[in-house]
Amino acid sequence: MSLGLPVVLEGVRFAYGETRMSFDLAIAAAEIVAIMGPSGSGKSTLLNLVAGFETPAVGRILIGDRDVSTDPPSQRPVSMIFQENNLFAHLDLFANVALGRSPTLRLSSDDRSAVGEALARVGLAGKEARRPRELSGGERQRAALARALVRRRPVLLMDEPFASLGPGLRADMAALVAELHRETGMTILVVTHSPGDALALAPRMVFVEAGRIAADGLAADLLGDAGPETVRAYVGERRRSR
Ligand SMILES: Nc1ncnc2c1ncn2[C@@H]1O[C@H](COP(=O)(O)OP(=O)(O)OP(=O)(O)O)[C@@H](O)[C@H]1O
Repeated sequence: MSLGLPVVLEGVRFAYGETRMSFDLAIAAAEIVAIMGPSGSGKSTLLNLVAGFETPAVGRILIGDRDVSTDPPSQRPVSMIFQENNLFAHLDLFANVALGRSPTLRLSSDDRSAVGEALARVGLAGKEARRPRELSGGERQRAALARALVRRRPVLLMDEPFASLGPGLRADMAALVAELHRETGMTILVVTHSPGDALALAPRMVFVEAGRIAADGLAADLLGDAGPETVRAYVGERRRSR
């Protein structure tokens, strides 16, 4: 099954005041790409432009063959998962996932079975009645994944989805995302600060620096000893700061 659509940023320019960004990027249908780069370099802005939370001043964003540059987020074929706060505190797990299916929670029996299947797929069967506060951080991120699965949108954007998890859980989540990618064929962009996550998730890595794409290639190459100086400096800095 291949759900994914290509994502293209063509001559996109965007600024927050004096902070200028400029992105040219082509991602193939059903590709998974890790996005890395220093804090404040523009990684979240890149995802927000694709999701429609920000609009380019210049340039175009295409998803499939459609120019979505000025479409509101709800009209784009995209789901987004954030570092945290993906769930509504007052709703139980089942309802939180079901929102991906129906914003009014009027659910058909097909909707209910899709929610049940997605919960089982991410390892949360049996926890349907729990509120988010009764789930662990890793379980909450699995719930956010389940909601993205039932939405069946062709493009999944993940903004540091593992950042609040410990090392064991991060590895489990990265493996789950890689498996779901293989199963669904969604096009997935994942922002991460961890070279380990990037290598586990995606053959391809895009390195964002000072509002532009400074390197784009195989994660193993870019993160290796012969990788670009800018990536090596960033990875070295991260190691020293921990
Ligand atoms: N809503 C905003 N208003 C003004 N400036 C912003 C806004 N959001 C981000 N910025 C600025 O734009 C730049 C890029 O921010 P962005 O959040 O995209 O970086 P990032 O690479 O995702 O950083 P981090 O790794 O710290 O999350 C930064 O200089 C940031 O201060």
